[in-house]
Amino acid sequence: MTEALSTAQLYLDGITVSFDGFKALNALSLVIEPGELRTIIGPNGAGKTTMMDVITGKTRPDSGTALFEGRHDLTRLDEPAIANLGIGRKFQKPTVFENLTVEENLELALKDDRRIRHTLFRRLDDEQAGRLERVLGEIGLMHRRHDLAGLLSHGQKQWLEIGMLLVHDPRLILLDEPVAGMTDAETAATADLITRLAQYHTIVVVEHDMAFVRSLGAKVTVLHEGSVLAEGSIDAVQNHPRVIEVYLGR
Ligand SMILES: Nc1ncnc2c1ncn2[C@@H]1O[C@H](COP(=O)(O)OP(=O)(O)OP(=O)(O)O)[C@@H](O)[C@H]1O
Repeated sequence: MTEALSTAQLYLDGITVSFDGFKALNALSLVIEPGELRTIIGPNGAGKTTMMDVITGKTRPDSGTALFEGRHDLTRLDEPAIANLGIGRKFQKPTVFENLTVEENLELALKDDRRIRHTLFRRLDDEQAGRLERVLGEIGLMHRRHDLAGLLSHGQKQWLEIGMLLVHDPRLILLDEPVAGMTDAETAATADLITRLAQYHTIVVVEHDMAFVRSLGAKVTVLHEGSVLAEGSIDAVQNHPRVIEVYLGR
């Protein structure tokens, strides 16, 4: 445990969160290694969102350890401080600015303050401009850069939102149900995108879509009643008797 504590990208141990006595997380322990792609599954109410909330500082645990890169105690930092460490989270619903172009959305994200429109007119420096170009290519929206975000398909809006995280060069990316509401083609393209990003990012994906989880080919953690029920390959967890009982067999 001690070595994992110091080398892990993310180290959660014994995390408990109670809401009026109900334990949304119950002694949750999870270790994400640097460069790892991990998928988290679990039935409704298993604690997936609460876990993301603890990692990003939105919810403070009652007890437990949450360390980022072995030295940042996430239980003592607020949301902006945690975002500044390089932990980026994408929520389920896209929140892009529909009346701005794809490129302008990325620019605003780069300039950090999405509330102030006039920041749009401040020029990006060369390094930022290069990063914006690279991200446009990564998310497959180079050809849509001058189009209003409101004209994008649902899947493209999700990719743009992932791009708005990528411009910050995050050290840990949290994706909450990235393919919810997508067409099959968009889901396949998203699996490709995440697999490519995983070559040089640490990524945690929460998802219900099992075919998509399988296509990512990553280690799977199954949450149930606020703690880890099983962990391993998709085949291993799908064949796990307790998982079949509480989740997949329902
Ligand atoms: N602010 C809150 N107050 C009271 N109970 C809460 C609160 N937030 C979450 N819960 C409860 O904690 C449990 C875990 O919720 P959570 O949203 O983390 O689960 P989840 O795995 O993300 O579920 P889903 O797959 O439906 O998104 C649920 O029973 C939920 O009702």
